Amino acid sequence: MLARAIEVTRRYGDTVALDRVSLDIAPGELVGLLGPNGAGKSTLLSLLTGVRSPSSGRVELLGGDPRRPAARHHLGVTPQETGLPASLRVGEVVDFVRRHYPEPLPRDQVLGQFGLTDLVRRQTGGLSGGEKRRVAVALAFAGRPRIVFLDEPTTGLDVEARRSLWDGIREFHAGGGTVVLTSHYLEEIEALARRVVVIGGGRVLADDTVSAVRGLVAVRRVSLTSPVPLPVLPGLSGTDREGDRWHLVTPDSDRLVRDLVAADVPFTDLEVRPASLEEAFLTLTERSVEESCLLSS
Ligand SMILES: Nc1ncnc2c1ncn2[C@@H]1O[C@H](COP(=O)(O)OP(=O)(O)OP(=O)(O)O)[C@@H](O)[C@H]1O
Repeated sequence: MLARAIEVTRRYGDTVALDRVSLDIAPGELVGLLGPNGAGKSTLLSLLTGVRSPSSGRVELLGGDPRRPAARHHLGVTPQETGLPASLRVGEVVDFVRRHYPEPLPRDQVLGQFGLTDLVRRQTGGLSGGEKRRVAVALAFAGRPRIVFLDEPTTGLDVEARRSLWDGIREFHAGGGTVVLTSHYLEEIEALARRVVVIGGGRVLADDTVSAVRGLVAVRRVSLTSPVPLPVLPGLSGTDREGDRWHLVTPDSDRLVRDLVAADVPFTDLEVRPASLEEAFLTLTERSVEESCLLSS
């Protein structure tokens, strides 16, 4: 394994950011970490890259402590927020990072792979936000790493810039490189990765192929107004109520509506729409809490 988290817990004061998380990353994998705000994704990356230490459990990078220089020579990272020295030119920043590594990529290759060749002489202080982000991501690849961790690499980028970054990441992966990236968007992970690890509330909620996870989160929200309490309905993965208004989350909205009619439930203002990823995550989180309650009872 190139990277491992073994029963890792990380606390910040009273906050449990990660709760006994285990994860193995094999050589050549491209893995997406998907989860809502505050799920623990950045914390997991900071542990795997040796920026922080776990409160308990163990983390390994290339078979040992991630803080060893021998491991770090093979590591590339783009954190969620980065700063670039404003007065340096893009080419100079790339060279500055390259010089920290024993066998870096040629400067032109780093720039070409991420569509930055035209920016080589520009001072980073004058770049747009999207251009800065592309430079920050490209820098993770400058040292010819074996494994790269990218925290929300394309946030704030327009469609074209996002695609150009995806191409650079794909090229690295096609050459045998290993990538772990975080995202709020299943679409982004789908475009790049086969394996997706869903994190919520500091736990791993699912670790599967993108299509299997799409099935888990492809739920619909059926809303209706009913003056009477609803009967027990099969196949519901979540229920929420505001006065007479009911919001039901289900993978099969057609069946739910048929069941409501068959049960003769009086309702008005029926509305069916795809659930947002946040709602789907909530459903997954609630399900995992219910399951752990069931297991512990
Ligand atoms: N330095 C810190 N001090 C205190 N609490 C922290 C710190 N860093 C993270 N947390 C908390 O730990 C939890 C997990 O945060 P983390 O940044 O790992 O989540 P995330 O999944 O990366 O979220 P996002 O998608 O918003 O970046 C959150 O409740 C957050 O407030």
